[in-house]
Amino acid sequence: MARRAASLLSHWSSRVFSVELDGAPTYFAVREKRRGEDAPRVFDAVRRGDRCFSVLVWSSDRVRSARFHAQLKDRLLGRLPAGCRLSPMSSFLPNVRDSLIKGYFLKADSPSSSPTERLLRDFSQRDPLLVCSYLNPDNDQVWTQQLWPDADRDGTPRVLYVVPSEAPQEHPSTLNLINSDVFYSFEEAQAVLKQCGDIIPEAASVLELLPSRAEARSEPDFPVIVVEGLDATGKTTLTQALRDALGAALLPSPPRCLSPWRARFDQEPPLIRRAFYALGNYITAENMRQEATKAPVIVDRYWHSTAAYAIGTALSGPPSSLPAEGSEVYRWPGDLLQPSLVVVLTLDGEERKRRLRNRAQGETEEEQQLDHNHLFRLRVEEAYHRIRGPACVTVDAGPSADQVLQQVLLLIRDKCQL
Ligand SMILES: Nc1ncnc2c1ncn2[C@@H]1O[C@H](COP(=O)(O)OP(=O)(O)OP(=O)(O)O)[C@@H](O)[C@H]1O
Ligand SMILES: Nc1ccn([C@H]2C[C@H](O)[C@@H](COP(=O)(O)O)O2)c(=O)n1
Repeated sequence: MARRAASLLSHWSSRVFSVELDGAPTYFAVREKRRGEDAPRVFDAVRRGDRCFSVLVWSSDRVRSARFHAQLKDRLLGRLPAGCRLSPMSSFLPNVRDSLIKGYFLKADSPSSSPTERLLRDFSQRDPLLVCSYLNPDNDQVWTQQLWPDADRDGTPRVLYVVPSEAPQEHPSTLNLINSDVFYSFEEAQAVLKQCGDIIPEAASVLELLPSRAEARSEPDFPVIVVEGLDATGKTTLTQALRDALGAALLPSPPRCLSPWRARFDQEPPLIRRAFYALGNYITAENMRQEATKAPVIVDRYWHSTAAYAIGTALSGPPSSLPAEGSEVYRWPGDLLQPSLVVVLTLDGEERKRRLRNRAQGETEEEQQLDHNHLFRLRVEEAYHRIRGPACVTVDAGPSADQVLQQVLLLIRDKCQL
């Protein structure tokens, strides 16, 4: 832990910081002030006289970091004085994988900054947090950053100038996607659940259900067809109709054996929740293999869902903020059975909402987010289309249920010779 902290601090002035002030990211870096130089203005959205702080979560224990970050906002809001405003913040080394650390930027009105400072000093001594204070000593929007309790050898606090930085080409969260949000092997996902064992007792029950190891192995005897799409696009309707039309086996995903634990893992931060869903796919793969010895297999969601929802949630902004097409983020895990065909149902947003209203079932938190956050829906859909190995075939789910079924049956006959 001490070694990682030292390396974090030694690269401090190579880091870029991002703060979402008034909904838009402001990027800045820190460095020594050069003689005679006028430092530029950085935080236009911060009022004169505001005192600011940043709290960034860091720990060499990634499960602890993830859980602590998930609780941090409520912990801060519960104890900070009224009038203190919180904005999401992160810091990263450009182009360095796994270098992203996350936290919050706090604006405190000057008169109330002392209680905030006391509280943050207390937090920084007990918790895995790096706290910085920001001052505009000349009161002209020229900002300095002081990292607590970082100081020179003689004990003088190290004060750095805050300078604007260019926006990175890819969303900074992309740096930490691999094996934190999206898992590309059974071992990587399993390792997260093993690490959770002492804090989430249910993890042991999930680990017991897993196959002893995973490998993609040979093609199944009968075709395996996966149906994907956002909620209410008609997956359940289509998969049931395909089962009846083809005399196929129908597998849900995550698999039924994980149902008792799903709600528990849905409460966890992305690292743990996504590892749970990734492992579900390996159980589904075993079930596919067994069923496909007897008949065709239809699967309601699989790897495309796991990866696309994870990517769409981890990033923000329009689909253009996603990693570029062809990025390694969209690759298929080498040890996961590939289906013969993946169909993605797409539906006009208004029609999807109408179907959701008609169905009027309880929505999961992620489904509510899809409804309220148009950009999130676009990111998930775009990620579906970028995933490779097998790529998905898009089918318009707008026509009647029977027309959609007929179209997919044609596809299956064409691609799977069934
Ligand atoms: N082609 C269609 N035309 C009109 N309505 C449809 C069509 N397909 C499904 N529906 C209706 O839309 C609603 C959502 O369909 P369904 O439950 O099959 O979607 P889903 O993708 O499985 O949703 P979820 O992922 O949330 O479980 C249901 O009320 C269903 O009867
Ligand atoms: N193989 C799977 C199946 C589901 N998920 C996740 C993605 C969404 O968060 C949610 C949608 O499931 P539904 O509401 O349709 O049951 O489950 C996944 O990651 N991987």
